[in-house]
Amino acid sequence: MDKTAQSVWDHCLQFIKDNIQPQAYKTWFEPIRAVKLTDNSLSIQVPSKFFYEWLEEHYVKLLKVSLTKELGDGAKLVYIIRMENTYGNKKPFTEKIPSNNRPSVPSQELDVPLKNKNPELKNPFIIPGIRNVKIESQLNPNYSFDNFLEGDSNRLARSAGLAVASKPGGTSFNPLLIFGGVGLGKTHLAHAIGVDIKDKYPEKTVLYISAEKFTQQYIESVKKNTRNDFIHFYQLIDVLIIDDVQFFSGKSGTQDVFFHIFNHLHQNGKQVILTSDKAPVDMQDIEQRLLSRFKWGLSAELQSPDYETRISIVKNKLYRDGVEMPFEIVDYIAKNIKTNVRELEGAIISLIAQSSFNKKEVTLDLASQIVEKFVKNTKREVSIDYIQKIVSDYFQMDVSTLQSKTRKRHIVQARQLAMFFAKKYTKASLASIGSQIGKRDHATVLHACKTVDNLAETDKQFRKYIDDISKKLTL
Ligand SMILES: Nc1ncnc2c1ncn2[C@@H]1O[C@H](COP(=O)(O)OP(=O)(O)OP(=O)(O)O)[C@@H](O)[C@H]1O
Repeated sequence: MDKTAQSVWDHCLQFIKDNIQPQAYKTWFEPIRAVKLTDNSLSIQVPSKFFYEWLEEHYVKLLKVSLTKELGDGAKLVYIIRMENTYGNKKPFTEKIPSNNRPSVPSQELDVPLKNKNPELKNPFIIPGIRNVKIESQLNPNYSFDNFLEGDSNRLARSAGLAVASKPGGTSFNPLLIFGGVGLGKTHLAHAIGVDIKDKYPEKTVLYISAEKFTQQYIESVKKNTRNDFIHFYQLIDVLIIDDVQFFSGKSGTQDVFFHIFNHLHQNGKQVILTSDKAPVDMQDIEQRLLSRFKWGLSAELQSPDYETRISIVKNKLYRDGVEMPFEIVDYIAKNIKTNVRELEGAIISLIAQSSFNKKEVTLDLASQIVEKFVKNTKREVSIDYIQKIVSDYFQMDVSTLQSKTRKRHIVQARQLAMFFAKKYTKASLASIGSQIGKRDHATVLHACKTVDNLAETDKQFRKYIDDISKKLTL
């Protein structure tokens, strides 16, 4: 049989799959499409420039070996990159780059000392009446890379952060969007990048600001008629870090002003770092043009740390506080507090405080009393698998039926309910919910949630399904 691009790529994938971690395979290889095969050259389409850079950096050898196996010694790989969200270009277009031959991107340093051009420029951080042109970075030096412990849950975000810190504005991770659930280290990592940049490039102007404060400053500037000064001030920054951008949701004026600032910084090779408690696809009431810019660079997720990372975090905290604790206690805490690093640290602090103030010995019993307080106060995490099981049991069907492609009404409804509850009770993104419930896309999940909301209001029987299942899930 003649070889096709697809058949060659399928063979390569089989080989690659056997040689890397399943998660890495899913992330970096599943989204690739084989496009063309001419002689010994295979063209593959990758979703972004960042994707191409990552493959070249981490998997070029593996790709080479697998392709040589299929096409012989002279095998060549050509990347076709889908370029989306480019200024003035609504339709995605593609760019071809041969493997191992990255074009050098000339650095775009544009230093416009606006300060000198416009001596009247207002600094929104200045308390009225006090003149001060120095821009304080607002960085917390206690948040560094050294004390941000690495694990599978944060490796991508941490590595991207380090890359950005070594070359602010000079990588394709611009903007770098760090997202994840509560207390997983978004703020810590964002500060760490800023602190590292300040160490390496003291001349660069770095500014950390929460989206909330940015919004307040903006509102203030509108009141005082200094909107242009506000914009100019932010356009002076070399590295702008905005924490919790989901706060911009529904605030169209702030979104508009940020859009202009963002474009200016990005076009001038300045670095933008954003954090959010949601993935861009899950952000609501944020304008499309801004969302597409958020997705432009790299969106890196911080997930809940695995057991080993939790152990390292606890040990590190104890070490920094100069406290020793038997391993069985460390182990107990790490096994029982799983989804939030802030709570993990809180449990340790409570334990140390209880034992030193009340002169109690640190025992497993004391640890379990403290952990119970933390775990009880935390809403129990319900997994998507568990939700699918409960919903299928309720409608007396198998999970595989619920996930199947059938359009039978009662099965579709069960599937939509599972998606609705997954959105309600887990922190998973729409895309991740869709892929776990019958390999659907995020739009299907969004549609399911809306349908369930509508039916809940109009259909009594359906409302009862929701109430019954909710009770079972929160029992
Ligand atoms: N990988 C890690 N190593 C060490 N400490 C960590 C790590 N991740 C988080 N922490 C610590 O956990 C605490 C919470 O982190 P942080 O405030 O950055 O979370 P967040 O994701 O911004 O939370 P929120 O969603 O509430 O804003 C901080 O004290 C931080 O130092």
